[in-house]
Amino acid sequence: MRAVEQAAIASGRVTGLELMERAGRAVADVITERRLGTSNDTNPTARALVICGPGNNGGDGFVVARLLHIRGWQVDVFLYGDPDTLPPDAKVNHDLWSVLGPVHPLASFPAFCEPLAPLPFDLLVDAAFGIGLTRPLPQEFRTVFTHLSSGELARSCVAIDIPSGLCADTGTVLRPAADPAGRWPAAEGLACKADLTVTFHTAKPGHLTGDGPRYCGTVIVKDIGL
Ligand SMILES: NC(=O)C1=CN([C@@H]2O[C@H](COP(=O)(O)OP(=O)(O)OC[C@H]3O[C@@H](n4cnc5c(N)ncnc54)[C@H](O)[C@@H]3O)[C@@H](O)[C@H]2O)[C@@H](O)CC1
Ligand SMILES: [K+]
Repeated sequence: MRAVEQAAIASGRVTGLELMERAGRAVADVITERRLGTSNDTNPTARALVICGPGNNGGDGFVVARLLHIRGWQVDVFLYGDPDTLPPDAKVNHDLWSVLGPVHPLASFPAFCEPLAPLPFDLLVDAAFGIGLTRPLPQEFRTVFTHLSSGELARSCVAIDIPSGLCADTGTVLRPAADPAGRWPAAEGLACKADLTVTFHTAKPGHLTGDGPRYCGTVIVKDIGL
């Protein structure tokens, strides 16, 4: 996937930023098409919680946040990592989002959620990690994904590219050294359990094998012109 992306960029046909915009728009379009935010009389404005990671998957998340905001959603964005160390394309989209709303540090998530009623969000957008995940999720994400899997945070969850915590090559959940035998229950939030995964260009092995099907939910492959 990286080789395909790099070749398209190297050919001058497309920039990384354009690919990111297309990826984010593809996710936002699926959310709109499937009406994943049930805004009705009791819930006039659909609410989305976007969790961004330190790489370009996070960059996709900032694009989705901006597009949902423009489409009338109320969007709360959290970031794990320092904005200044985001890759360039992700930083551009971080800055574009920042004109529309705050970027909360992920560490502040528990305090942010404390006073909220149960099920405060229609949708959680998982933009933590994509194909760049190299080790088990840090605790901050496990807190969010444990809340999510207990059904008290959001009506549904869309994962960008691959549910975070899952290895895109093998479909296995990356487990901390403390749990080599994989005894910890899924509810430990070791990976995001999504209802829908929107991936780009082609499905990855991790969507189809191992824990993949259980964590991905419905997998939608979107063309981003690669
Ligand atoms: N031009 C491109 O390369 C495009 C990339 N796209 C998106 O970019 C993603 C790949 O982006 P990246 O290569 O930046 O990878 P990721 O965004 O998956 O994350 C990689 C970053 O997370 C860090 N990291 C990995 N595992 C970690 C862990 N357990 N705890 C803490 N930090 C960890 C890495 O050091 C790296 O900084 C794809 O999945 C896709 O969503 C799309 O926007 C399409 C265009
Ligand atoms: K993800």
